[in-house]
Amino acid sequence: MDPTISRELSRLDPAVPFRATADHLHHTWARTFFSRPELYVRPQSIAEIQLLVTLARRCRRRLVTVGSGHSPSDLTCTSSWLVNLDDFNHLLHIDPESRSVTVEAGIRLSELGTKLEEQGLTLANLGSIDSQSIAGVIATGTHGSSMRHGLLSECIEALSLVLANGQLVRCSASNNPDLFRAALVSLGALGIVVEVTFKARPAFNIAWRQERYSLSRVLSEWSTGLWTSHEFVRVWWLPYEKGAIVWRADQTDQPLHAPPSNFYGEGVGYHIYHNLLALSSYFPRILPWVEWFVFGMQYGFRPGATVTEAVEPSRAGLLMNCLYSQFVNEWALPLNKGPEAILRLSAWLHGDLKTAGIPFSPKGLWVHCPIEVRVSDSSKNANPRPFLDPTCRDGPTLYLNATLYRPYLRDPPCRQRYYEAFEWLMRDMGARPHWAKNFNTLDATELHRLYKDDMDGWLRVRQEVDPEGMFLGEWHCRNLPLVAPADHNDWLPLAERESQRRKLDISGAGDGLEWIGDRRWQSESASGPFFANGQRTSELPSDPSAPSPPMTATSEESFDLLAKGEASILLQGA
Ligand SMILES: Cc1cc2nc3c(=O)[nH]c(=O)nc-3n(C[C@H](O)[C@H](O)[C@H](O)COP(=O)(O)OP(=O)(O)OC[C@H]3O[C@@H](n4cnc5c(N)ncnc54)[C@H](O)[C@@H]3O)c2cc1C
Ligand SMILES: O=C1O[C@H](CO)C(O)=C1O
Repeated sequence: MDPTISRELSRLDPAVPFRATADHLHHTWARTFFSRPELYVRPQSIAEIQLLVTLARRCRRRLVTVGSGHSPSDLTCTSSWLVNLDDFNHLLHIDPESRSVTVEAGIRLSELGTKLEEQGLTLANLGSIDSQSIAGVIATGTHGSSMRHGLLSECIEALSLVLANGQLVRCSASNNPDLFRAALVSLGALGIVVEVTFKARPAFNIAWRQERYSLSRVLSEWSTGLWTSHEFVRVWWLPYEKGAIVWRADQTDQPLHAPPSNFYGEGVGYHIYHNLLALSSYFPRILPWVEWFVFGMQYGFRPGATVTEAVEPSRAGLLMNCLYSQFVNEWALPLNKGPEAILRLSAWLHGDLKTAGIPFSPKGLWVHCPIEVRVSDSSKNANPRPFLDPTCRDGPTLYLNATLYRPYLRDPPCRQRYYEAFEWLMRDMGARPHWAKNFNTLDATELHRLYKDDMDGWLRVRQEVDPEGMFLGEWHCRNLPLVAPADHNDWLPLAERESQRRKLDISGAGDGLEWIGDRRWQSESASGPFFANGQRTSELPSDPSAPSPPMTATSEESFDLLAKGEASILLQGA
């Protein structure tokens, strides 16, 4: 146990618990990345979160907040302190008239759904799953598929954050609007979001219908009702079959009825597809046949042959089974460019380089199915847009998501070349990547070019609220143009850089990588006092508005647990 932590904690309020464990192994849902934080902290109150931030600042540690870890990139990896708000997840207030709801930010969408349902309310829109935390969904610009909705965060009315100086701030369209726009897609880089206020919708059921289309029908109806005939529409493109599964849903008053049970799809089909995907890692050329067989068995072998329908509560019916571990590479582009994007990618996958216009060879490359095709439209939303909203400002947005499964957690052989070509096409079409996903070929300069003034606006707010980079890591340094201001010679002293990434040799890790940070505080503490911007930390002007917990002594006993590296909860003074 680093004595600095014991010392600094002993100066903070012993009545406020610091719930930290020392041997947590973090991994993303897809087990694409693992990391071993020095401390894993699960606060239960705002006072605990403020104490944690103050302690981290004094100990010169980076803080990463993780929700449910569903972002598949290294965004949530750290060797420093990982904060999780799963125990800070209560519903705080509902105004029945305005349907304005305030929750603690760690609540998962599934728990929130249950609690809202008891009050006759629900979320207006959902993505494919509801396992994420509400703060995580907001932070990366999570979306569903509907022309009548934008990002899931468009229902957000206000957010409260604990900033790097320990201060609790609230922001909304009218109060601190720039902070609000920055916090709506924060990438975890502004502070810890602690409370979320949003507008709920009266609970509703949806009647959904799913059927197989030919790709040519999808494209011919693209601008004549494919996306507008129903409130919710999503398309799974089967690239080798030149077909698609079209799923559409509308609010309904019809009585509930479950989808027909499907022995193949719910049980057997799941395992068959998994094993065929695993086999395809050795024999990739079977993938067109796998697509034909698996999707034929599930959705019928011919367009229109099988139609599946159901009526379900929206909070269940909008979700889908995402199957297995996966890489996801999703980009947002103007909806009217969709047919061109799909035809070019389709041509490339079928070896027609002239039509594709993509300067990479698809020879010997076979990919997984489906490619998700979804939409959103933020252009009519009255709320301020997040600075880092990837959707189109002036019209509807198409999302194309190139999913690659990782059967039994093993990386598929085609990933690098497929994603290189896919990302090249997306960039050629002026698309912007979904922040949470596995994009790889863009750098900070290009992302800046894609966001221009909005990126500058976000960077300015970020720099104001976290000048030392307490909430920044390698992912941010790689993807955001975090340029040191001219008057700073030692900028971002707390930002954590990656020092190594390596294969993890433990069972259950598959091809997942262990991400290791620079642990720069070790060399800093070894060499004595901490420096930031050329000043001793102890000489830094303290923030007068920060409600620093009072300095008091604490029980040294608690630290012994950490020193031994035990997975114990520290209840300081509790
Ligand atoms: C199976 C699956 C299905 C998915 N479906 C969709 C979909 O349909 N549509 C879509 O757009 N995306 C989808 N995603 C992506 C997912 O919605 C995002 O990755 C989302 O950010 C995950 O939320 P989380 O709670 O797991 O956050 P994490 O992945 O844990 O964190 C994401 C970001 O949020 C930050 N963060 C989390 N909590 C806080 C907080 N309290 N304060 C400040 N920052 C915080 C983290 O620091 C990090 O930067 C899917 C992902 C998976 C794995
Ligand atoms: O990231 C995502 O994963 C699923 C696809 O399996 C989905 O819809 C995302 O978005």
